[in-house]
Order: sequence, then structure tokens, then C-alpha cells
Amino acid sequence: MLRKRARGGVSSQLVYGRPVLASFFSSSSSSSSSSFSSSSFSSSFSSSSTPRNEADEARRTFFAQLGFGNVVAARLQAEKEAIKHGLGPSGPGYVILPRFLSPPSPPPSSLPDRRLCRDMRQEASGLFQAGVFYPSFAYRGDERLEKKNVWNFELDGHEWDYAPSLLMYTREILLHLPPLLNSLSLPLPVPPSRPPSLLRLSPRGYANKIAVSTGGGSHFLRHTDNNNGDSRKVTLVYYLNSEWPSGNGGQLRLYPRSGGYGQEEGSKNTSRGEGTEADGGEEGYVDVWPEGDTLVMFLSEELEHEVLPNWNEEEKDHRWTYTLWLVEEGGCEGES
Ligand SMILES: O=C(O)CCC(=O)C(=O)O
Ligand SMILES: [Fe+2]
Repeated sequence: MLRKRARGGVSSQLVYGRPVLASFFSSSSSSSSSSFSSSSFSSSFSSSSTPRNEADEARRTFFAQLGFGNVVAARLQAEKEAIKHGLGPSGPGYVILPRFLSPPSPPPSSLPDRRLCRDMRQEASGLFQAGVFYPSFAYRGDERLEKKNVWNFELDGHEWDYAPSLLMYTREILLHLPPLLNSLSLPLPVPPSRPPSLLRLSPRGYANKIAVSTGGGSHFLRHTDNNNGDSRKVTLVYYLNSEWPSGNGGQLRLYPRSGGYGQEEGSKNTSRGEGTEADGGEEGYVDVWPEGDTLVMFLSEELEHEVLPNWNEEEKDHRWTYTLWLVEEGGCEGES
């Protein structure tokens, strides 16, 4: 059910940095467990009493033929080593996967490129136009600061009529990524006084946020996503923009842990910096352009990052993201 929120109002659900954790599989309706297999997902489309237009029909056919799930599963499997290095103890704490849901190079110009990403963006922008987004906040201690020109919305997992692609993406990530990360036996940072422990992610719990920045210098100050010991362990920022007009800012700036720069070198949408006085001296960083269909995965507790001010005022150039946070096993309410 779509919850309408007044713009300018305060969300009772997710506010920046303090998400309500959801459980994708258990928080869904009673019919949900069966509707989470791809075949019954497509049949739930056709058996629904809601009238379907051509776009819905085309989307349904597209999912049935192409299989969102296969794309996510195959890509994650192909990137296993890069993920292991990026999030592992000697890696930088992040991994960048451009063209996450698309073939490595763009198709001939007559074919639509980054189609899954564009579907997700369309759904996000439909929700925004429906007025359900709310202003984003940052916290400094207990002080709540409204972020300029940044709006959020949290999916609760029931929005199949409004956001099928976003939910399908969520479902597939949850099906495939926690088991893959758990299989890598990645060590968690623990104080020396505590015994070493490994990253163990829940296959069900997660938090999510659709965010749009509407220009005017909107930005995110340098932070880690989880510095107050909640259960979020891995952040996945997926960019929903199409092209990103350069020169207008909006880069995600990552401050790698010691251990090198990982596999992003040579990637077209990243650039490296040496750091300046203002950035804290000698420190290096990596800038990622928020180009559509790029997935950035990083350790929520460790990886410092910021978003530089962006000035893309035009609606078509607004800065869109869909973020998922994977949580530790047992970290989700109601989970055994
Ligand atoms: O939009 C981005 O690139 C990152 C946003 C971010 O850091 C956050 O939502 O915590
Ligand atoms: Fe963040």
C-alpha cells in the first residue's frame, strides 16, 4: 500500500541514518512467500484485477524473458573475486560495479541501454510525483539537520503496483548477495579486546531508501553510514540517473581504508585524487560519478564517504539513488 506523505512533513519511518529495518520476506503479505518465486511473480501480474496498460504488459514480458534475477545473480557471481578483495581485510572497503545490470558495452544505438535501471528510475520518479517523498535529515549527535534539496522515500515491500522493478531488484539482491558475502568469510572490525568475528548477513532483513537530490548545491557531508552500532553492515548505492552531466558536481567521494585502491582503476566513471588541505591532508580519495546503473558496495561501519554539492537543477538531471543496507544476521526485528 502506498503511503502518502506530505512534503515538508516529517517521516515516521526512515530518516537519514536511522532507518527502520524491514524484513523483505516476512513483512510481506501472507501470499507473499509464494509470490517471491519469479514464475509466480509473473503470474501475480497477470492474475491481478488491476487493469494493465501496454507498458505493464511489456514490462511483464520483459521480466519473464530476461529474468531480473538471472542478471543480478550472474553479475554478482562474476564479480565475486572483486567483491572479496574490495570488502576484504586488505582491500579499500568498497567495490564499484559500473553497468551493473547491463551488458559490458552499450548495445547498438537502436536498442535501449540500461533498461532495468531506467525502469527503476521511472518508478522512483513516479513515486516522487505522487508526493510520497519526505525531506532528508542528517544527525549530528542528537541534533537533526534538514538536508537542502534532498528527498527520500522508503519502500515497505508491498508496492508491486507502483515499483515492480525496484522490488524485483531488492528481492534479487537479498536472495543472492547475503549468501555470497557470507561465503567469503570476511572478518569484521572488532576491538583488540574482543574475539575476531566474521561478517554474517541476514538473508531477509534490510533497510532501503530512494533518494533524489534536486540540485541547488545539495550534498552529503563526510560520514559513515553506521556509526551508532545499528545492524547495518553493507551499503549498496545504485544510481538511477541516465547519463550524468559532468561539470555539475554530485560525485560520491570515497575515502578508502588503507590497502590500496582496488579494481576501480581505469573505470570511466571514477577518478582519483591525492587529497588537499581541505580533505585532510595526505589522504587519498576516489570520486565516483553517479552515472546510471553503477552499483557501489561498501562497508557501512568503516567506509567514510561524502557527496559533493551538485547543481543539476533540471528535472531530467536530478540525482537519483536507490540504496539498500544489508544487516547482520539476527539484526532485524522479529528475526530468529
Ligand atoms: O548518494 C550517494 O552517492 C551516497 C548517499 C549517502 O551517502 C547516504 O545516503 O548515506
Ligand atoms: Fe552514506
